[in-house]
Amino acid sequence: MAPSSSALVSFAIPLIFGVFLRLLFRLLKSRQARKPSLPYPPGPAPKFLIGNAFDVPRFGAYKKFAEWGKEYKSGLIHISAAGQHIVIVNDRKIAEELFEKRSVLYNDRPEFPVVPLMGLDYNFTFLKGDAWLAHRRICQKNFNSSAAKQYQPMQTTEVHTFLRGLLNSPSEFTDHYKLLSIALQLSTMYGFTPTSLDDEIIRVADESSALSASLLLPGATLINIFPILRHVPAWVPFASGQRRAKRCKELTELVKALPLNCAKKSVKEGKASPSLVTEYLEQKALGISDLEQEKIINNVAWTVYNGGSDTTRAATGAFIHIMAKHPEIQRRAQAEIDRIVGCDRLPTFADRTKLPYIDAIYREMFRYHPITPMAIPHCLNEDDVYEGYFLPKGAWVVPNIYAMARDENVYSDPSTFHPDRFLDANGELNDDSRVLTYGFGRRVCVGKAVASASTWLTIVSFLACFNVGKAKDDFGNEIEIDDEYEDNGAMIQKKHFACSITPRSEQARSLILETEFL
Ligand code: HEM
Repeated sequence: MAPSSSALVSFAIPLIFGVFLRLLFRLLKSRQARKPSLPYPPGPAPKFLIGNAFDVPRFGAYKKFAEWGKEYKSGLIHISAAGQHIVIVNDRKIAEELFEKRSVLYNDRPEFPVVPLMGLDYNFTFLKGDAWLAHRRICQKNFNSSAAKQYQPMQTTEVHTFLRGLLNSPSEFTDHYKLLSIALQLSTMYGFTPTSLDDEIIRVADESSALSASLLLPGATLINIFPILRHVPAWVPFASGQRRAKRCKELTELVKALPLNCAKKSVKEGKASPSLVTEYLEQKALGISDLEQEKIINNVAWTVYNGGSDTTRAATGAFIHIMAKHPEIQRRAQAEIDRIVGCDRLPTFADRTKLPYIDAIYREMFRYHPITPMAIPHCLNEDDVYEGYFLPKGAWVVPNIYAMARDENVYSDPSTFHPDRFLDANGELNDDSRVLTYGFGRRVCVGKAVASASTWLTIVSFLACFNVGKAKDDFGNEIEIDDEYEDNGAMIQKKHFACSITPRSEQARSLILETEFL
């Protein structure tokens, strides 16, 4: 039954009044309840009631934050939005001091009131306290640098499938690397390998993650600013956030069940490939399990699928784009691979330590193009003071990785792609091994060893087998390579672009084809 208009009016008036009161309350609370004797870090002056909400661009905010860093000559910037304090860290040393040396204060996450409505409570990126710790422990056990080696056979298989895809239909390279990034997570977490992007799991997950991104962007829904709005039912005409959240919840539940059911079926039939979930299910069949652990394993597996696939996809897209624009760097990398690996086999993980230039490309790629330019915001759980500036409890603290990676005091000529900056005078890797784009402190990417291995293998295998460069139009003219990236507020993805991907040699072609029978 459709709600009547008088019912809507009687519902809307108290609601608007409630929102107004809440805004006023937050403002008064932030102004009066805490009158710090020390100043906040510098930043643009906040406007009455709304603060700096309209000073921050919806996309590319990290560039604006870096500009403010220069304008106010400070590694720390303070802004506010409707009473919410936000501290931006533009400087790597300050980030290491706050997120790492004072990690106990900085390991929380901000609360997004829309998250439970979206059914994303399972995503442990948003968890806090003991629940977060329990999930993080399972991850550390399974994804630390030595445990990450267990995934190498699956990573090798998926990267080889990617090479074959490129060989068969190089112009569809964006689809191939999307499938690679999803297959890497599904195979390592569930022992399940999708063979095409039409797979139901991928279709549902795509719809669900597009909806999630649209609800989690700053300013995307008022529910995040005024939690009282979460009580508004989805049928209210202006409650589009509630409707999107409800749809997201339905999709989330479906998409969580799909790969889990595949894993259960494969275990039951005795055909399971090793993975986090199938190994757990096998233990469960032997009676070695408990319900709490089962819940955590399922949450971790799905969080990894969500978090790991988009990031891996963004990394591969950025790599192909950067290589297409730097043929001289490709040639030098290929010379290193030919010298160390030779031309009669494909590279393996065992070659990594002997190929410093490839690792320099890996490090420089994430410096030049940090795909998660602001990581995920942390939240301060106690008042703190840094060099005379007051940082209030509850503030969102955002590491601006882009600003750190482009800091000319640390990296000379930072807007040039220059892998040599990570090599010493002997051509060996220097000690600047920190990949900033994995974030900081106790919330640092817990899958970074797994991500590093799959990204490295993708880079080295691609360079061993293919050249990438400008494509030609129908008249034989070269098409310029565009620099258009899509920014969803949390991550930057390369948009599809025209380029030519060709096998380096007949031998490379044969090596790729042989992988089907390995
Ligand atoms: C190139 C690929 C990847 C990048 C750039 C990346 C980056 C990040 C970043 C920036 C964070 C937040 C760090 C912070 O809050 O300071 C994060 C968190 C996380 N990452 Fe990754 N990630 C990648 C791949 C992966 C993979 C493959 C996995 C799993 C195997 C994974 C699992 C996670 C999890 C579970 C968290 C949440 C940690 C927590 O909140 O405690 N990531 N990642």
